Amino acid sequence: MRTAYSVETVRAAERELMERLAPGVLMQRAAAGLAAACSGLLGRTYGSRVVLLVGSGDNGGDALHAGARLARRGAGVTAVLLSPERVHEGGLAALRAAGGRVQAAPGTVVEGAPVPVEPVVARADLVVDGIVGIGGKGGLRPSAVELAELVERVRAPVVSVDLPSGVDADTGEVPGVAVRADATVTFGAYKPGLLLDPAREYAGALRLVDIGLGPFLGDAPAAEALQHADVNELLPRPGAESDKYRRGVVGVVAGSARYPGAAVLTVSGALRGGAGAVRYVGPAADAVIARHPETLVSAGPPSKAGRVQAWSVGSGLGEDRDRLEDVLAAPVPVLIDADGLRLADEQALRARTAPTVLTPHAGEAAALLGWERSEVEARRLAAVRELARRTGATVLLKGSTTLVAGPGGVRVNPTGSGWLATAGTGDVLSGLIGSLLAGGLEALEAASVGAYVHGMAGRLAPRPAGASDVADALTAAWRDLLRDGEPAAR
Ligand SMILES: NC(=O)C1=CN([C@@H]2O[C@H](COP(=O)(O)OP(=O)(O)OC[C@H]3O[C@@H](n4cnc5c(N)ncnc54)[C@H](O)[C@@H]3O)[C@@H](O)[C@H]2O)[C@@H](O)CC1
Ligand SMILES: [K+]
Repeated sequence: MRTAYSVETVRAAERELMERLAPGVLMQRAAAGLAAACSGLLGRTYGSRVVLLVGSGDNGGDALHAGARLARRGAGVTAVLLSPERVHEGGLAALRAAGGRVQAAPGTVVEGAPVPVEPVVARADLVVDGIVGIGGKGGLRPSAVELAELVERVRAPVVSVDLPSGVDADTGEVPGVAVRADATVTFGAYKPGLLLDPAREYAGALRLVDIGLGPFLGDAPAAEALQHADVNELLPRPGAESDKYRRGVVGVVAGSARYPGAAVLTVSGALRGGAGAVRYVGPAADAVIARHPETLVSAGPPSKAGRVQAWSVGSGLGEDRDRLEDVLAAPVPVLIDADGLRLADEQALRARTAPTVLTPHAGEAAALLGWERSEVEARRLAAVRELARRTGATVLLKGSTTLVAGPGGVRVNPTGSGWLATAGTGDVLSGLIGSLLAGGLEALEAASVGAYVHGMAGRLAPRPAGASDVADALTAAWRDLLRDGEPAAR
């Protein structure tokens, strides 16, 4: 699990830890990890040219101390200071003592005549972005923007210190110009912005340096991203005593005379979610049976359809409010997607006692919240949290980085793929998550495991993929995920 903590939590943990350490130790730990990562990217440190972009706070201090370490190993290190009158003194002294050069950012003078910075940056083998870290507020200031823009033109790899300068550490919002890094070396804990769009794209490959904060971070992470091993552990595995009811029966209420395909796709996702049986209730039974003969089908109200341990309702439902309301009255977990999100009323959602999962895309979330769609897209974390708060449900907000928020926390899905942005893949996802709910996973786990497996299927499906290909590729995704954890065949 990649676990991200808010700036406030990280700051508090740093204070606690610093009280127990000699002065400067924490920054040295950070700088050592940063220097090691830089050496790794350079391949050969001796004789390489490293440029440090140094802001006025401790983020710049990290860069200077790491630069001093690289200079001692034979790198030619130049620090470009954003504001020479405000710079981390200890870091600057360390760099000078190690033989590093110091230069001023455009428009300022450090010592002697001003030297143009651009050619120095252009010749670098590695650029280290220490302009601003978790102390950054709002978009970069104009002088910092100028420095960040220099980075846009360099061909050398760029390493951001703690965070790409210009992104919001807590929300992942990018209010203006920000540094686009090839790698980000972050200290103590991931920050939510490193996992969230749009900032995630600026961060490149992530590396976490342990500086000893762990014991002081508490147990309230701001966001978590599942990794392969977590999903492997959570996926249901039938045991020797399993029967279809123990594995779970998932009910699907989806599709209509107009959209029979939505029923087929939702069922195809549900069949690949590990449940013991899929029960379809609605007007597209013939289409469903033609494609998936193993489905149990019935007409009439869902509440009369026989045993169901979780429902997936809404994809292609049209205006069938009666079936939706019947499902919402059931005392079992319910996933609501697409038309179901449009038809469900907030009162009915809040009245539910069993878990509810909502799976809107940005447009549907905007309609539910009464926000502009563009606002949801720019503030995805705020949007998903607010919707979860208002509805009391677990909310999965679809996107290139799908987010899940609910009473159990916030999850960020790391397996997203642009190939999933095609008609019908949401139907597959709604069936898949319904199936995981029927199998007994809690709402947050079912939604985030579903998003993870679905994302993997999007990557494994033949390209360009249609939703049916993605549904088919779910099998391969499961195989990859279970490989390490399946007991050996006897
Ligand atoms: N506090 C600690 O114990 C540790 C901190 N570390 C580093 O310290 C960083 C935090 O240091 P600081 O609190 O000094 O904060 P930063 O260095 O992140 O930023 C603060 C500085 O940036 C300026 N600034 C703020 N907003 C700006 C903007 N929008 N545009 C341009 N400049 C802006 C401020 O005037 C201030 O001088 C972390 O990100 C990390 O890199 C690490 O050394 C690990 C230990
Ligand atoms: K930075």
